[in-house]
Amino acid sequence: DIPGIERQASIDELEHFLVDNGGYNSVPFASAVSPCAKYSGFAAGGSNQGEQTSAQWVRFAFHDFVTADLSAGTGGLDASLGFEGARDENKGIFVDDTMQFISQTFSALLSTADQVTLAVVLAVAGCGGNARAIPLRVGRTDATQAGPSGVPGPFTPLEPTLAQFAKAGFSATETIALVSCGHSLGRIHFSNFPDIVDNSAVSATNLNGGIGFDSTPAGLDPAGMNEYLSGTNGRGGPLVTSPNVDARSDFRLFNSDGNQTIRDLSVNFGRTCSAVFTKMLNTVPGSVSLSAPVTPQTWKVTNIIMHISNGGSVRVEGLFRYLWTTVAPPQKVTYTTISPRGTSATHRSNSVIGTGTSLFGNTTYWDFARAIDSPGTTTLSFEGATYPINDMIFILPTQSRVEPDKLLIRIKAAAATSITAGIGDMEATLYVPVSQAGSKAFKITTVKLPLKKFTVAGNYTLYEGKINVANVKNVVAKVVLGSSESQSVKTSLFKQGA
Ligand code: HEM
Repeated sequence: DIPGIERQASIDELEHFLVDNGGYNSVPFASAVSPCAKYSGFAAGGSNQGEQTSAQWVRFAFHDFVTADLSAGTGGLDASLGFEGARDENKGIFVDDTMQFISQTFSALLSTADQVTLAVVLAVAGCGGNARAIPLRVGRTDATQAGPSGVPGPFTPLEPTLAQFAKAGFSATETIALVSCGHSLGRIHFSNFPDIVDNSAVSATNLNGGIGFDSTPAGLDPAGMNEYLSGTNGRGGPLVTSPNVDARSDFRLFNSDGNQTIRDLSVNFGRTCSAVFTKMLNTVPGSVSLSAPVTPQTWKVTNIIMHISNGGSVRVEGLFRYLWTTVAPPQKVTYTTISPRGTSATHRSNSVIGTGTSLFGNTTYWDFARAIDSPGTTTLSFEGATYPINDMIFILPTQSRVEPDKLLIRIKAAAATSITAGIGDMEATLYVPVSQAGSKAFKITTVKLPLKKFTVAGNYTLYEGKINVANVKNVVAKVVLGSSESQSVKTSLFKQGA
């Protein structure tokens, strides 16, 4: 977690990235691995590169996690791999492609490591697996430098391979399962392993010379195991059949228990792969405490913002989302605001504002805007869940602005005048994603700026300030006055324009 960012905001963001896959208010993440064979990376050859983004993401998680030392509480899923792409053991463009992709959606709300776990789940879903079978949790912290080496390769003998996985918490059986689940997707490339793949694999539409581990490299399925057991098609792929016996790492593993794990897996593939993938993603440094599983929400309130009129009337605005499969959405939805004097008022949303597609069904959105009894309204209640409202201190997105060409952010915010007595400036914190040396992943830098009083509106005092930042994309802001803090707000919700 980033200090100052509420865990609930991270949970909401992950749920959003997981569920809102197309259409209104969607995130272009799942679409990068749907269909499964798609390449959404940054190599010059594009779709002719012979690469597959879903496979890159799964391989990324493996190389990142496997250097964990469970007993020391170090390593695991922490995006340290972003700094380790130049190592021989991490050959290929998958490290930079994955980090650069995630830099596009990275913000203080969701660490790169948490987004890697999302990437694996979306890859599984895009490749025919079950997106619900791998529960996602937030809370991973990103490494700030490279970690130890130790990723086993095709030429690593069986014992040290099993020892490395054991250090990361995996039994021999789990290791065999994890490797064969992983190698159900993607390819081994001439560009990375010319000792194992012949250059005849290279063509104008396969620039890196990729050869599938099985006959369905774009399907998370037991085909490879069946081909291995029955000696058909590629017989389990180059890491089983390489003429160079030393390169047969998959064969050594699969055969190490007389093929028992592979036989079991060919029957119980989906369930077993989900279990070992889940274990891989939740292997984290000892200092990390993960959230409870984040599941798709049927009803949700999102993008809550506050507004104040010149006369001091406070309004809460936002979106309601309904995720549905069979029960079609109503024309409008109702919600309740709960005010200081214990009174509650029930309201209706506006009409449907947009619809979208999801791995989990369809999404329907309504917007709402409602004057609230303030200061003092504390809660918005919708479909059985409550959402906190802080009308004592809040950012004013409708009066704030991002000017991308000038790399400038202008913020206005309000505080109930009753809490301003004896306190001078308000302070804004901006959580700005910036590039970093050594990794294509971004990191957060926090920028603080004073906000000065500029007017009074009813029971509120208004503050303003502006500052230049290194990057204006995916910035999150909050404001503090004395001991009072606002909720965090994405500056993408600020009114745009000069
Ligand atoms: C002893 C363990 C392992 C060895 C020696 C090994 C080796 C390899 C090699 C040599 C490649 C080819 C990379 C390239 O040329 O681009 C590869 C690809 C891949 N590996 Fe592994 N691997 C192991 C375990 C795993 C595990 C545990 C997973 C996932 C859970 C995994 C997932 C993948 C995937 C998805 C690819 C395809 C990547 C792509 O198409 O870009 N591997 N592996």
